Amino acid sequence: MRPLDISRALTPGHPNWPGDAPYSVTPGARIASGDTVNTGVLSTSTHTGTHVDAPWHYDDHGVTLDAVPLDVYVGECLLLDARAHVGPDGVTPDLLDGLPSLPERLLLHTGEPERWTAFPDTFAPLTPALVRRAADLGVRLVGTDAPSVDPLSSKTLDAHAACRDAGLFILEGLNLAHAAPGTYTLVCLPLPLVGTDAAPARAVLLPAPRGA
Ligand SMILES: N[C@@H](CC(=O)c1ccccc1NC=O)C(=O)O
Ligand SMILES: [Zn+2]
Ligand SMILES: [Zn+2]
Repeated sequence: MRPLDISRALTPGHPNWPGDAPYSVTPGARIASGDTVNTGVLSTSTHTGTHVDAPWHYDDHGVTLDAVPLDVYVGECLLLDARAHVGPDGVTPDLLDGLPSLPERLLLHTGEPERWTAFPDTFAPLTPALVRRAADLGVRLVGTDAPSVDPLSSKTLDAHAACRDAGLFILEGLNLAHAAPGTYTLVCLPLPLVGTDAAPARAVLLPAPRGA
């Protein structure tokens, strides 16, 4: 079965966190200019589009991306539609009512569109209570289609801190517009950037193995 791409396509001018470094690929070599090959020169914030946060992004004592094991990002996951569980402070823990346990990876569809024409400053963040409930049920990675697990205006980053305290890793900026709720195998591979706070990632969903 064809993998379902749940990454955001990156094009010049991709909307980034306000004030953050823009994404661009400028021409390097060009065959048309007499070079042997075409190449590009990439420049971007580490938080562009679909990306993972390493703990060091929100905690000076946290590990950088190279120290996060890849198995965090690859394996069984549950995708839930959270749109009916968004309160004034974000996705609320009642989303998980009646679920006795969860796989290690939980993806939340909050309703962001497939493409952002401007940075979505009114996205649905996650409440710290939801983060704690997910961790209690066995989750190690929480993913969202919103650009951050905390509100744009937050200075205290309470949901990031709740993830740190509960040992949860973070995947942000997914494209879940075409993904149906259910159980899948997540394959999410961040760029292998050493010593960084975050990295863009390609994320796909595969059918869950039979019997899962
Ligand atoms: N927490 C957000 C990013 C974030 O907060 C941010 C990203 C780039 C530049 C500034 C940021 N926050 C400033 O308060 C995230 O993890 O994507
Ligand atoms: Zn981020
Ligand atoms: Zn974040």
